[in-house]
Amino acid sequence: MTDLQNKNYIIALDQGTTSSRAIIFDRDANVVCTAQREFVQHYPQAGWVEHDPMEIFATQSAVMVEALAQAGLHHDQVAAIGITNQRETTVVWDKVTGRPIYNAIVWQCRRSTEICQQLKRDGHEQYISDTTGLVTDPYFSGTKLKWILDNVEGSRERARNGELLFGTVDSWLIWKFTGGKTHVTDYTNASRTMLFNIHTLEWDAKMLEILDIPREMLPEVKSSSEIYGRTKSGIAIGGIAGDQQAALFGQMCVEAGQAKNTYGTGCFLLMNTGDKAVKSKHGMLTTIACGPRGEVAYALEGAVFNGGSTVQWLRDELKIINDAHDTEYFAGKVKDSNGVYLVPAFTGLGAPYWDPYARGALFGLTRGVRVDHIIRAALESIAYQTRDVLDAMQQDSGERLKALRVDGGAVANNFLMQFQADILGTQVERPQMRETTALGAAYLAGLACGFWGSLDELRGKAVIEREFEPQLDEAAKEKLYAGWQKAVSRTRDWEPHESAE
Ligand SMILES: Nc1ncnc2c1ncn2[C@@H]1O[C@H](COP(=O)(O)OP(=O)(O)O)[C@@H](O)[C@H]1O
Ligand SMILES: O=P(O)(O)OC[C@H](O)CO
Repeated sequence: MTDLQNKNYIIALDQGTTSSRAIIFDRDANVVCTAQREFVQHYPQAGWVEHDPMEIFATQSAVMVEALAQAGLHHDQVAAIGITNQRETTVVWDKVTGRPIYNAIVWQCRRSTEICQQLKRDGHEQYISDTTGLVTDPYFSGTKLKWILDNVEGSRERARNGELLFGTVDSWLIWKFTGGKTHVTDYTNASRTMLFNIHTLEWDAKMLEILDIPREMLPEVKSSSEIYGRTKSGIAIGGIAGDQQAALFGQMCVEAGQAKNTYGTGCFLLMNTGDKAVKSKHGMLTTIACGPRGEVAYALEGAVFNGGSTVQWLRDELKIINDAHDTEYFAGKVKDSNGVYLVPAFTGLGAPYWDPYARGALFGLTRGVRVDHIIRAALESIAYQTRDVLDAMQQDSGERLKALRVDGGAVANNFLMQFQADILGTQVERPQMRETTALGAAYLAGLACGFWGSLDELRGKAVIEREFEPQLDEAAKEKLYAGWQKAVSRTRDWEPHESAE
């Protein structure tokens, strides 16, 4: 512990879908400094999404150096690093050269849809659900990894010979930061691979056999809060969690029944279910979360694939806004969406529909529709999708949430938050501390090295900045939502495919 005397900071590395961030926290869990870099999204075919793993690492190391420099700190003053990451995204690299053998296949990518259909035709759906807690959807790492091994010549053989390693982004970063010494992941990330038995907490031999994945290439699975290794500059790496589980922890939803929704690239609603792995009857996933000291707990999760990414699409592809923040202004210029619904099923639909064949659409276009209405419909779509998920989650848990705790980049948007409260008919609570994902990773790392003794020390930090009260009357709310459901039903099953039935 004496080693900690002059170490008054924790760095959280938040490797998200659109950017890499480094956030430095002090002993009171206040943000001292933040650095962030966006990186390139690759869309090589319709429905495919890739990242360059070297760019992920380069941006992540650059922001760490940048944040330390901005804060005027030396790495000796850092007690530990906590890593949190976009989940499911799959990297395979050469153990000797340290070079990836293929781009990272991103969680949103649909290229392994046919592999999933085959899994269903072969009757594995129930086993996958019982063992891994997941639905048979291309979202998860297992079928992405199979795709790489099937399509990069000689790779399966090389993996069998121990020449290649697989990892989600946490594993890749830790392997790089430790100079190739440490090949690990944590339970939360492992639970998103479709290769991990969430009950026995081991890689599942039958899933590895079904997907023909050599065990030799898999990382060792560890708890979310312990010292895994050190960076080349000597900083201890002490926390790992998938970003949604980190946000749940950062919001201190560590007891059964506590829930949060994160609005980033996608939207992810997680409810802690304590030591019970609850099986959903309404399209939720069963996944591993972090208990009060980072130990294994379970959660129900509703994953929406396109949330903030819908706003990015307005900015980068349609080019009708310059900045995500502008959407609040444009949406507020009109009194409603003029009957327009945008269903952003760009990469199929996640929870509760799980339809990889759905594709995006705009409905209700008339001559009076202007860009402002479309921008408003884009924001509304984020709130409608959250309602889809919250309704399903409440049916599973049998409980109605008194208030929804939110976080993530898009919660800065007051229009979105108010519309969310309106369409749910539930209060929305926005915390003062928006960096809850990074905070969760920092807590995990701080607990591992004794920087913080327990979460109790930090509970007082969770301050609500603003509450959004529902203002829409019941009939208006349900009329709007019925329009959304009709729009969604028309995007379903759009891409042609062979039925798995
Ligand atoms: N003011 C805003 N209004 C709506 N969306 C926003 C706003 N600010 C950011 N976003 C969206 O939020 C996302 C970024 O949030 P973040 O939590 O950093 O995501 P990620 O971790 O997935 O990279 C982007 O998709 C962006 O379009
Ligand atoms: O990068 P985010 O915040 O959109 O999160 C991505 C999720 O982890 C995907 O499951």
